[in-house]
Amino acid sequence: MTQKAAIIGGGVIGGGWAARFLLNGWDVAVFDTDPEAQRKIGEVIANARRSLPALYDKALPGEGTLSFHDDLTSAVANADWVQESIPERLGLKHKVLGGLSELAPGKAIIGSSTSGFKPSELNEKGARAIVAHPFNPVYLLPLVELVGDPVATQPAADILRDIGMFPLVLRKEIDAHIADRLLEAVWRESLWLVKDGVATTEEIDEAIRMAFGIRWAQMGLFETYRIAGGEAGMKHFMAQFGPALKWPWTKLMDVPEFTDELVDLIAGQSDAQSGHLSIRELERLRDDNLVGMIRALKKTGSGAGDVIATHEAALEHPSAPDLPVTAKRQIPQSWTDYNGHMNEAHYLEAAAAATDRFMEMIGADADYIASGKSYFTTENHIRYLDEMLAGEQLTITTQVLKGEGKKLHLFHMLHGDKGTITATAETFLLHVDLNTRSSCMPTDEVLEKLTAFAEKHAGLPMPEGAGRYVGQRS
Ligand SMILES: NC(=O)C1=CN([C@@H]2O[C@H](COP(=O)(O)OP(=O)(O)OC[C@H]3O[C@@H](n4cnc5c(N)ncnc54)[C@H](O)[C@@H]3O)[C@@H](O)[C@H]2O)C=CC1
Ligand SMILES: C[N+](C)(C)CC(=O)CC(=O)[O-]
Repeated sequence: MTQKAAIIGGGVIGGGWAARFLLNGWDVAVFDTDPEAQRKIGEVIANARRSLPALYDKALPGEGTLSFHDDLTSAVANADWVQESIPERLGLKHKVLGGLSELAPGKAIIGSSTSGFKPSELNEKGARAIVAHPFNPVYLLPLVELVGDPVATQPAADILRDIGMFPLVLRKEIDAHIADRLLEAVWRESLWLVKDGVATTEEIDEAIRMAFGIRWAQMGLFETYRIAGGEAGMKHFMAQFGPALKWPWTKLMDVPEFTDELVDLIAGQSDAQSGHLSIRELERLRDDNLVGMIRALKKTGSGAGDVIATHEAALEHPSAPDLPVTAKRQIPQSWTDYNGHMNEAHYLEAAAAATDRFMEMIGADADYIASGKSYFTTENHIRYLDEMLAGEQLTITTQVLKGEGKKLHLFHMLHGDKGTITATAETFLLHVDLNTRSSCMPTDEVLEKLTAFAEKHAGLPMPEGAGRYVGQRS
């Protein structure tokens, strides 16, 4: 049965949560006091649709249903997860979380997006909430800090993994949890640097994005500093840089007062730096960059990329009656080119992924490859029959034209949203021994599965376009 999330407060963070649940197949009910909430959430979801599926090489579950409600009661009815994302004011959180604790079904997790309040503070008027602190954009970044009663945080962690997130359950409650303590330190120090005229907002951003910002995404702080200690590792690093902690390298104990002058200085510099782009344009730029970085991390199984790889492995592969479905995914924005449609190179990328999937289906999977055997492609022929656009669903079915001994001859058919064939990719592969790098017979198990496909497909008509060569007259 479809699960339901109730989103209470649909601003920057609530909108992100709504998109995260919705695009993972959950029904989402929103309650927000702002009459503009529906429009704002619609825009956040539109950004999520063009970026989240681009992290995956498989289709996410079909989208759930989005509804908007005028009262809390109908919003939380039958909910499995209720997420509060209203402004960071303790009195308001008490009022709303108290109401939610009375109205929500007993089975529902009640999470608060609070950036800094502890569960003991949130619940001091009788609510039963846990902290489920996400990061912006919630639909792309996996981390959620979970704080509170383990009876609720453990099942919450399982649900978050199911929607592709990374729950970090805190050992103990503390103001601002873990990540915001770190972020606040950098934020406070940066405010001083601007106030003291040492740097502009742009120079501080350059200092972050040209160096340690990229480093942190893949190895965090401690692993990075371990390497910085050279062969002697962390101990040498601490010996070398430990004394600097006592030098005046930080002004962290002190916060600059937010005078009008300081606010105008920072806001003015920020406008000069980025005011030529709207917030939605900046969000799309940020999302495209995050997708590229997370996809790169996925290749090496690092950080957030590993979370996506694990989630993707658990997503179901669809099936079709006659031919195996070897790929089903959404066309990401990053696959389109200056002509406004999917670029030719990505047809081969999609077909190559379909070949990989077919290899898995006959048992030539990661373990098989690790044992020293695989297939090498020796020839490809792609026909581009129709345009494919960003956001369209791409489904690939694969027919075995020959599966005999060392030879594997596949015909991939790429289908678009309309169900028609938008491209075909004919590919020929040879089975190889990865140690000798020369062709060899597959194992009996692989051969048996391949033969079963080949015999079944032998009864099908030859697909239109099979065996064509470049320049051939139709
Ligand atoms: N903006 C950020 O970067 C992050 C914020 N958070 C936390 O998420 C929570 C929400 O923050 P934002 O989304 O940034 O704020 P926001 O101001 O963008 O959104 C708050 C939303 O709550 C609605 N609202 C206000 N009172 C309400 C009520 N009584 N019932 C229902 N809706 C109500 C507002 O209309 C608004 O749409 C805060 O606790 C914040 O600390 C957590 C992670 C990051
Ligand atoms: C600024 N902030 C404290 C609201 C930030 C967060 O809570 C997390 C984030 O997304 O940076």
